[in-house]
Amino acid sequence: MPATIMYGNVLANEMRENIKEDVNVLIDSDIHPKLTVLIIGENPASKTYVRMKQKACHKVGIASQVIELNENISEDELLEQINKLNEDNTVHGILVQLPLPNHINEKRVLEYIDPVKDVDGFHPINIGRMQIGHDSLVPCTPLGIMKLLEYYQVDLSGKHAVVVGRSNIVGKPVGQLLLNQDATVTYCHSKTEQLSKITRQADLLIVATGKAATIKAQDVKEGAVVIDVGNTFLDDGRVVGDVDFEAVKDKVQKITPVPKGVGPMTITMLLHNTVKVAKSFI
Ligand SMILES: Nc1nc(=O)c2c([nH]1)NC[C@@H]1CN(c3ccc(C(=O)N[C@@H](CCC(=O)O)C(=O)O)cc3)C=[N+]21
Repeated sequence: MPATIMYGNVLANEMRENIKEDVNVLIDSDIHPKLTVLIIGENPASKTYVRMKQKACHKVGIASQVIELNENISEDELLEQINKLNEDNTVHGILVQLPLPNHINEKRVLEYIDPVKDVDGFHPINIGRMQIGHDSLVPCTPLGIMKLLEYYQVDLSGKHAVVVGRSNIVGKPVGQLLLNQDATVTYCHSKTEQLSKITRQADLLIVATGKAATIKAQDVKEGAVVIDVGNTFLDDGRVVGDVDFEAVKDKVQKITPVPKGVGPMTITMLLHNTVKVAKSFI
């Protein structure tokens, strides 16, 4: 049986239709959902992602504002910008595009965003709520992965999910969400010994290392489900994931492609979170 390719853009388009309807209902009650993105410096990948977010907002009728700040902005000036947005009742979602320049303390910035408007779900309050299974704003990539797994009817209960990568924005929270759905979760990372031995035990393998070709055919179990979170831009303009897709796809049951896999779901969950905040303003 050839593998099912889990196209994120298919589900993303479907969900964006529903989000659009929700936006229209909000607009009828005089609430126009608005996302403000702060981008600091000149990282080309960041600029591409922010443009994609803006376009996605526009398509569903969410107002989007991008504030471009100079690379050399001080941390205090950035916090002052965030403070203004925290207090602005017309702004529902605040997103500070990562990575930040080295002189800025990322933890301090992320904790400064009002947790109610934290559409990235990176504030410790939201992370804590998610961990104990309370309603919260959930980080977009992990939430998008969970929606994809549900849509493609991947069983989680009692299954061995192996997460490769332990970032605060993907690896850690996705493992937490999988645990909340009764998966047995193993975290692997750059210091893990005998990585392949562990990944080969995975019923569900989530790869979020940011390194192309981390996972090859010999690293996966026959019939596994593989989610590739990678998004590396190559010099020739192509985007590739962390998994050697061509080799792995012949061995697995289901796999996400890159592009058109997890990426479009991430952006859709950003729209979803922005609307969720706007609804709470009613
Ligand atoms: N505060 C913050 N929140 C983020 O959510 C955030 C961030 N910072 N910094 C960077 C990462 C990366 N990220 C992606 C979003 C969409 C695609 C995506 O849609 N990619 C396309 C391919 C790229 C293309 O078509 O150019 C795809 O997979 O089909 C990828 C990566 C969000 N991030």
